[in-house]
Amino acid sequence: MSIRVAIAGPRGKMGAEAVHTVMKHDKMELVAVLDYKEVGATLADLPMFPASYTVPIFTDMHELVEVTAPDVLVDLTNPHAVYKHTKEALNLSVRPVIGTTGFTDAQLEELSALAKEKELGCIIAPNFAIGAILMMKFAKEAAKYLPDVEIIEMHHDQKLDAPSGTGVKTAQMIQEVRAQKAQGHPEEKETLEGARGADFDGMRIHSVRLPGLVAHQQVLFGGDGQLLTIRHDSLNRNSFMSGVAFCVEEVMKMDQLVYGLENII
Ligand SMILES: NC(=O)c1ccc[n+]([C@@H]2O[C@H](COP(=O)([O-])OP(=O)(O)OC[C@H]3O[C@@H](n4cnc5c(N)ncnc54)[C@H](O)[C@@H]3O)[C@@H](O)[C@H]2O)c1
Ligand SMILES: O=C(O)C1=N[C@H](C(=O)O)CCC1
Repeated sequence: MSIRVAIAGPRGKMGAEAVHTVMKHDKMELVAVLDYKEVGATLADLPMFPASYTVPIFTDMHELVEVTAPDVLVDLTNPHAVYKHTKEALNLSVRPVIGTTGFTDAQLEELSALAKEKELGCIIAPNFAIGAILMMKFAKEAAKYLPDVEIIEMHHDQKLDAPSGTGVKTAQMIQEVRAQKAQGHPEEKETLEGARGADFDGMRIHSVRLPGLVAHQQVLFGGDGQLLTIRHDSLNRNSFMSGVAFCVEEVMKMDQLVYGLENII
């Protein structure tokens, strides 16, 4: 039996890629997409998709679920819409697979409690690329031995949230193994605000935004007379798609929320 999938944000850079991924997948059926405005009756009405993509477009999640009964909602929208979508999906007994970044800690906690109460799988994945997951895992391991660390995340200039979800997740994973520590000189002063980047538990996260970039991150470790750099580059959005497909299959087997693919690979 196919997994019935709906995608929120189908006209976006990630959403459009995910539409093709699900349409091509032999164990999945794309039953609906969710947009925030009327853009056509089906994806076939949009010049960016082939005429064979007769997947209905909805602007209301309740109607989408009532008419098309998806098993899974993949959300690739923006930080303003994603929390509401995730909550609505869980309340309608649809399992969310969330690639959108920008959740607050309080939102993650609330959604985790809701998924538990509903006994529904929910995956919130700040990064779907296997290389990025490995970069985070390796960084966590390295931080046990080299606790002085700075994160430089680099993304395209259309990104809305900073720091990136991956940058924050990396810092959270390192925090699990590193004693709190303020880095740099105890008396250092910024003569230009922001020069030292964002402060996460004493670790600094620097966000670079440039046209031409896709999604890249370096985790830099410094020790006595030595430096270690762990770097990952996503060069296109196809790099995320095997992770999206993996999550759609995995979330069907789960009964709670998981934040980060490193917990299920
Ligand atoms: N987890 C990952 O591996 C990963 C990878 C890339 C991007 N992302 C994240 O995915 C999100 C989307 O990235 P993108 O580059 O595709 O952005 P994008 O701006 O290209 O696309 C976002 C799309 O969402 C749509 N949208 C906005 N509000 C909506 C709503 N209320 N309902 C339905 N659709 C709505 C917009 O119309 C747009 O088409 C971002 O949060 C980004 O950080 C995650
Ligand atoms: O393009 C984006 O936006 C990306 N966002 C994610 C993040 O915030 O970590 C993952 C990579 C791409």
